[in-house]
Amino acid sequence: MTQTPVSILLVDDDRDNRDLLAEALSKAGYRPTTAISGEEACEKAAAQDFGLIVSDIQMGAMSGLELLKWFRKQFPDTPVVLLTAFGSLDTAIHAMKHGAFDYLTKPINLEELLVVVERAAEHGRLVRENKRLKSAFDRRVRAGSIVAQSRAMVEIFKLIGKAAHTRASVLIYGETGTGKELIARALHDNSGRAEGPFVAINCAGIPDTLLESELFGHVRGAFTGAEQPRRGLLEESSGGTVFLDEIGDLTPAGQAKLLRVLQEGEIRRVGSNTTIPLDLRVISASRRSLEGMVKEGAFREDLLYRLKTITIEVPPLRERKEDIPLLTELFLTRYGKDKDIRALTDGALARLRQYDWPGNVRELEHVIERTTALANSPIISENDLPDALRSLGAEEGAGREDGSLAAARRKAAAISREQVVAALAQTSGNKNHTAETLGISRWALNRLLEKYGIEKPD
Ligand SMILES: Nc1ncnc2c1ncn2[C@@H]1O[C@H](COP(=O)(O)OP(=O)(O)OP(=O)(O)O)[C@@H](O)[C@H]1O
Repeated sequence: MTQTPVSILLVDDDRDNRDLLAEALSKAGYRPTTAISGEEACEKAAAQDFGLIVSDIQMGAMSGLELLKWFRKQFPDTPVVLLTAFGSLDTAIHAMKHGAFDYLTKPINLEELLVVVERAAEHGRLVRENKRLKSAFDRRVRAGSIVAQSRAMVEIFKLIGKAAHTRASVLIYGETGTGKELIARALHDNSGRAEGPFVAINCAGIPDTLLESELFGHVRGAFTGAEQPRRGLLEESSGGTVFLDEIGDLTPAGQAKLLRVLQEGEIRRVGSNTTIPLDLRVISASRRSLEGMVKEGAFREDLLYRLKTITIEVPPLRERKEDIPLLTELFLTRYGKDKDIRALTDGALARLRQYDWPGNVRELEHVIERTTALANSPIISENDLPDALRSLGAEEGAGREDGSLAAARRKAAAISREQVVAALAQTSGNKNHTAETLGISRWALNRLLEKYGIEKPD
């Protein structure tokens, strides 16, 4: 049994029956809410979450079966138990076929009802628990993949470690593709809310007309086209973290609405009078300086102060080129695995370091993905790189500059026997060409030949 009592939505148009069942459920430790029709049930379910639904089949305009179908579509994880006065086999088959958890015939035997309700509540809990575990697992798989070794990034990692456990709002500045969302996720994954949801909202992508319903949700019929009720993104992220990307692109109306939510800690779905308390951790990101926008009158100062208890500035990749080898290694493992591509020549790495990376880490990732997809040999050389990088015209020996002894040794160590044999075959045993193909010095090639016991060609 969970700590908080399971809330049950009880739907029946017969008042006596409703009261009787509500009392029995209450006594058994559940928290029943009643509705007198299918329509009312939909409205209540749209405003609040229920652990399970117990509904009569024979009701006014909307029958229990229709209600069942609606729930399967809107809230597939919520079990529905149906009650029917007519124990007809047809109805029973129909109910089960459409995903009812169980059905009971009237007059209801209260003991039997409680047994079914307990099983249904447990089933609902398990379904939700499974989903939660699965998303926690997906998160862990993703979480390990943020890498960097530059001083600036290591400082950011330390800050993440310190700030993650607090509820302080964090504002992340950085150009596109620098890893702002990854940092937001790292903050979430290392916080006490890691088991809760992480919801990313791109503020630039929401037109003003849709903003309210996207963020706050709506009840059925709140506006033309709102045929079904919907939870808003802020409600979805309650108990977890909301990541507001491109916050600087929020319109003045959007800024005012968001500020109110942050001040009051609650929302109301569009068209509803019920307030829903939120438990949020807010992380936002922007390419532009919000302080600058405040000066220009384009961003609310009061909102900015709510958002930036802690500020993180992620430098562009061109200002932390020390991160390129490590990032490249990560992306090679990610995309080169199937083709057994594990290394780049010094020359290729030099080109990666020379380039300015206007699209930052995202662009580097795409370059490695594309290059590994098209490469024909196990080692990526300059010629495999896209034109923009190949034509940079590295100075003679530029490869040496980053090919510090340790890096060169690491690279040579990553080359397998098969790769050496393949390169030798490809160059008909020419040692200079073999070393070039493998992206290592002749000296390093000799060490590899010794290591693998391959007979040295002349
Ligand atoms: N330090 C890093 N380690 C590993 N991968 C990274 C790192 N930084 C960025 N990436 C990868 O680069 C890509 C872009 O990162 P992300 O989406 O976090 O950037 P962003 O700054 O939020 O971009 P935008 O401003 O365009 O939304 C992602 O695929 C991400 O996994």
